[in-house]
Amino acid sequence: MNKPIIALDFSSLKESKDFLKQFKDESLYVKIGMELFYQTGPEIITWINSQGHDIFLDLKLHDIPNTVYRSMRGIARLGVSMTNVHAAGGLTMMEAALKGLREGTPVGLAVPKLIAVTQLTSTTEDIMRQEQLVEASLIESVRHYAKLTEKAGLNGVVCSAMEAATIKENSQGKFICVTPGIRPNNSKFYDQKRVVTPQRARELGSDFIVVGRPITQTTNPVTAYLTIKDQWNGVTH
Ligand SMILES: O=c1ccn([C@@H]2O[C@H](COP(=O)(O)O)[C@@H](O)[C@H]2O)c(=O)[nH]1
Repeated sequence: MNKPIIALDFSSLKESKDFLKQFKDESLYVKIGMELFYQTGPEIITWINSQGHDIFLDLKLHDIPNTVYRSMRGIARLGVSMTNVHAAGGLTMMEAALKGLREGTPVGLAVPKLIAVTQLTSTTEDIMRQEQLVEASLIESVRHYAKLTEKAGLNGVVCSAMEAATIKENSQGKFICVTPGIRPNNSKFYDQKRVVTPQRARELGSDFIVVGRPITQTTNPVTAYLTIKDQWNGVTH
């Protein structure tokens, strides 16, 4: 069964450990983002690796190519399965990120998957027009960033599942779509705008779904996780 990636949006090692303890022996795929990483540093990664879970390190690097290259050389040593940059950083920056990741990965370890954020799932076309002064439609922008990401040789993109089908149609080989903004029916959107249910994300061709608050902010996170996992895999009871 495919595992939803759980966004561990906590602010300490203790909170993360307490949360993960509830899952007992379940092998998980978790996402460590800025909130947690900036407060715990690499210690959180060492601990989660020791528990046997997969890690998506979601730091969304966006800087000049040399800085991103050197940062990725460091990230490569941490032992994560996937990490990312912003496609808006440009082709040269993405190529530099990939080079850093490849050069920094210790011999014997697999190079982590590298993906690029297209347009955040909290962004709408109105926001793009008014705040970024982007005249292209949202879908054109996402498709363009996906093409640029593919040209740079990365493994795929972060997008809404709404855009997964068109990205798949316009890319070659195994180009993956990692999709946050997942909301089961009747769950709160919070700040997300381009949301899709787990079932629909599967139908639209998403390769990985990322789910945070619909799991972490419920009274029974394990039940919420297992329900979303079933929905994502098309399992009906
Ligand atoms: O476009 C993006 C890129 C990253 N995220 C991250 O995914 C999770 C989603 O959490 P929810 O609580 O399910 O909304 C969060 O860590 C974001 O930083 C995203 O939402 N959209």
